[in-house]
Amino acid sequence: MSAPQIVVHRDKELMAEAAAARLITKIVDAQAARGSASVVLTGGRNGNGLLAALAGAPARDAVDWARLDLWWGDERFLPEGDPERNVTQARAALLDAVPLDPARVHPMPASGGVYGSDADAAAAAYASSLAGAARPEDHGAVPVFDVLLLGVGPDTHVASLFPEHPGVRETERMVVGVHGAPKPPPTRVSLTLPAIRAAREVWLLAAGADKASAVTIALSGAGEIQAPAAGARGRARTLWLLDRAAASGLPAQLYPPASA
Ligand SMILES: O=C(O)[C@H](O)[C@@H](O)[C@H](O)[C@H](O)COP(=O)(O)O
Repeated sequence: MSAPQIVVHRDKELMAEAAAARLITKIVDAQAARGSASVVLTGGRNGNGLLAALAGAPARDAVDWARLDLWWGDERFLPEGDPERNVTQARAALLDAVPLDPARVHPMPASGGVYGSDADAAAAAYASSLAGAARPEDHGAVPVFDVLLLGVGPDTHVASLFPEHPGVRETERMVVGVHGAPKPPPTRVSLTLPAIRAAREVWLLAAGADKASAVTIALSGAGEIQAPAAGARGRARTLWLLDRAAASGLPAQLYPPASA
């Protein structure tokens, strides 16, 4: 697993713009190298902020949107179309504005659909979708994602893996149902740390002073059960994209000077 790299940006707007530019480049490179790219999206303000910045990026259409596979790291287990669902917010921020191949966009199941109110069944179905998309060269139960995006909660949660909760302790399954989540809504579906760690690159996004302690804890050697963000590592790269406020608790020698 790769040691975390840290990049600090002047503010959250610049962080979103820079992360969007970085993601465009990563997707374009992956498509040039392998003919397609695979990205896992995250919910929350920073995740959606990145998507909105991407929607407005001049280089946006350097991406071949029809050859991009989109998955989700977690989802709020709510009815289809609920404004609180991560996919609903992602569509509004970017997805509805670009010519994706709908067959390559993989939202997590909604409640009230074929799985009713059974988040565990929905999780198992998503795990099957991931397994079905994994190629022999991926050597695992999920495709090797080029970039897996994660927001970071003030309690160091990532996706819907919360400190000391069952989901963060999962070592076998790739996707779990989450019950009693501290962040509403209480019922969710989430990738587990083994699934997250299958990604080539994991990018963690955190902006704002309310994230400073979570960032410091996660980057100071805390265990992944107490600090799930600490366990979010990519096979080739782990990148923390921060603004100055979120980085304010880190020893200055831990990261290069903030970008302009
Ligand atoms: O479903 C969710 O709520 C997100 O996936 C969650 O993991 C989010 O990324 C963090 O809570 C950070 O959210 P903010 O970026 O809004 O602080």
